[in-house]
Amino acid sequence: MRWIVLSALFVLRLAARVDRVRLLKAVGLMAVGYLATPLVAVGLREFTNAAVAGRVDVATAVVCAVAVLLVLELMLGHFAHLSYFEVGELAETVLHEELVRHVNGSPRLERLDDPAFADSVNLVRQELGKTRTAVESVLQLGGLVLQTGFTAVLLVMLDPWLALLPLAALPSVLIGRRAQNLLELAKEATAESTRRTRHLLELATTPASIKEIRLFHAEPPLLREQDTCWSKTSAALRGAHLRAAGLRALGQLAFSLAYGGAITLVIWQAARGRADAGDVVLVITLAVQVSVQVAGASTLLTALQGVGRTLDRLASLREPGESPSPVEGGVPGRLREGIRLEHVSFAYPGTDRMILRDVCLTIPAGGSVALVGENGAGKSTLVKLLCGLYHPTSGRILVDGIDLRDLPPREWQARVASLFQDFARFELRLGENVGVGDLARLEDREAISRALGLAHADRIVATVPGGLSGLLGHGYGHGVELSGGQWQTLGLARCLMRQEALLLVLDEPAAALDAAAEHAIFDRYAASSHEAGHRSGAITLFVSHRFSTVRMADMIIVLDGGRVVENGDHRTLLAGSGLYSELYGLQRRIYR
Ligand SMILES: Nc1ncnc2c1ncn2[C@@H]1O[C@H](COP(=O)(O)OP(=O)(O)OP(=O)(O)O)[C@@H](O)[C@H]1O
Repeated sequence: MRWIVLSALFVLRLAARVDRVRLLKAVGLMAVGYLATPLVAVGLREFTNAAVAGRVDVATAVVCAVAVLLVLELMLGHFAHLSYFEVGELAETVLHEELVRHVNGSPRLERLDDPAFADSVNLVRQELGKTRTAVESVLQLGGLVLQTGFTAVLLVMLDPWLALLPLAALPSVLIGRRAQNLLELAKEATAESTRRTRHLLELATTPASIKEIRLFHAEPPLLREQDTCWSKTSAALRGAHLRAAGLRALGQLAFSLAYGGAITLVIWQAARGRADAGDVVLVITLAVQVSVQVAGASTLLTALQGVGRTLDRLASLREPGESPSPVEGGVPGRLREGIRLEHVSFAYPGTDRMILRDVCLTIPAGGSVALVGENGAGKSTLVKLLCGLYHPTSGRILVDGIDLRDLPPREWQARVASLFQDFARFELRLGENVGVGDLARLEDREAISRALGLAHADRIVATVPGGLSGLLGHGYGHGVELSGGQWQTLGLARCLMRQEALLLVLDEPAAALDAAAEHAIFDRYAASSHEAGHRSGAITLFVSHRFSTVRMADMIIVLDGGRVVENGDHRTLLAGSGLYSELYGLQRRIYR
């Protein structure tokens, strides 16, 4: 119960924060509306007594008053709805923002690799929509408490024993909570298979995967797998729903017995002349109202319990907070020495397979470095470590002699310009798509055009109606869909927005481009990175499988099974008989 009260207080505080005036208006309207309901019962008692006594004028006046009360009850409810609905929408938006902040709370990616974290994010995403009605539930619950209190006073005035009637509702409320707990536990237990079911559904319905599914005729096995997953999930949920329904029926039975007892008591008193016909009508009406109030309260408490859990899960996603950086001055304005890796080994969180093993390297300031190696050698992983997205499992990465762990992570990442293989496709306006690379210049059309020029993306701008203001993507609206290579070129322009970067990372940025486009991009990129290298000692790091590109680097690092097996410039490595010259020879023969 404490939990529900805390959730209700949280929701009220949130609602007051987003729109205090609308909230107060809704509270006032609902309070008057809810008090009107027991007054209707009092009116019916007066009407019955007046009718029995043959006082038509009084009976008529009372009936009119009852009619006004009923209209008031309905109308005030509608007007209150207008106020709390909007407050609920605003509150939900705030919670969505909170979810986004929590998921992106850490500058690193460790938590995103944790399946329990992924399950919690999924459950919160699924349930957050229901918090929109949380404001309504809290206000209605408050109204019901007010109404039940007033009803109890009226019942006590008739017979103190009748005060027990609202109390008889408690078992059903408590049992209802237990039933809800059962359902929540079942949802948690099935979170993983629910996530898998959704993933399979997404695979079978999103354009990115649908082509392969059609061509491989993969629909039947996907459907079978989805069916198996869903059967498992729904069997567990169905069992929990059945048990919850049984418990709730027990609670309702307890209240029904008390209800029958109250009516019997007042009829018995009327038979002994201690109550009149109006009192019997009053109790029957109030008892019906109490039953409606209890059912309503139980539903609202159940809803609030669910909201409470979602809010709790949301709070659990909050990042515990970064420890303050002990290094004063933070990230250097320009690199003087460069980046050194000392015995760096790394395994992804939750796994014990070492992806990088005892990597020792020195990358001098102002240099360009290419990472080479077969698929799965650990190139992207090394890049992610250098970007500060993960910390090494053992060993150190030093930036001008300072351990990357000791640098403020967001400050370091603000000085990294990166384009990954799995680059983002922001379905925004073209200018925004590039501008997000440097948020301070999101609206700076001149800077955006310059970055687009450097990335050779002017032709893309010309094909999008509206140019920089044109909408991209088919996901929503009527944006222009781009080819894979065009999206990637925009990603490159986004990366080139960062002029103050100390580390420029291109992780196979040209995978979706043709060889000529790749060469042109690297030529331009090399020129701009040379300039950055002179200006700020920036290091350019790129991952590529194309040796025509790789050979342009000052230093080439060859990774094999997570270890650095060779390292030097193109000429030196080619002269040796190691993996580099072997791979280079292989590619030359293929392209000859
Ligand atoms: N988030 C992750 N969790 C666990 N293992 C991962 C994760 N990301 C990558 N790996 C594993 O790390 C290994 C190295 O992957 P990485 O992406 O670094 O290789 P790569 O050299 O860049 O390969 P490619 O040339 O194919 O891009 C792979 O075996 C992969 O399974």
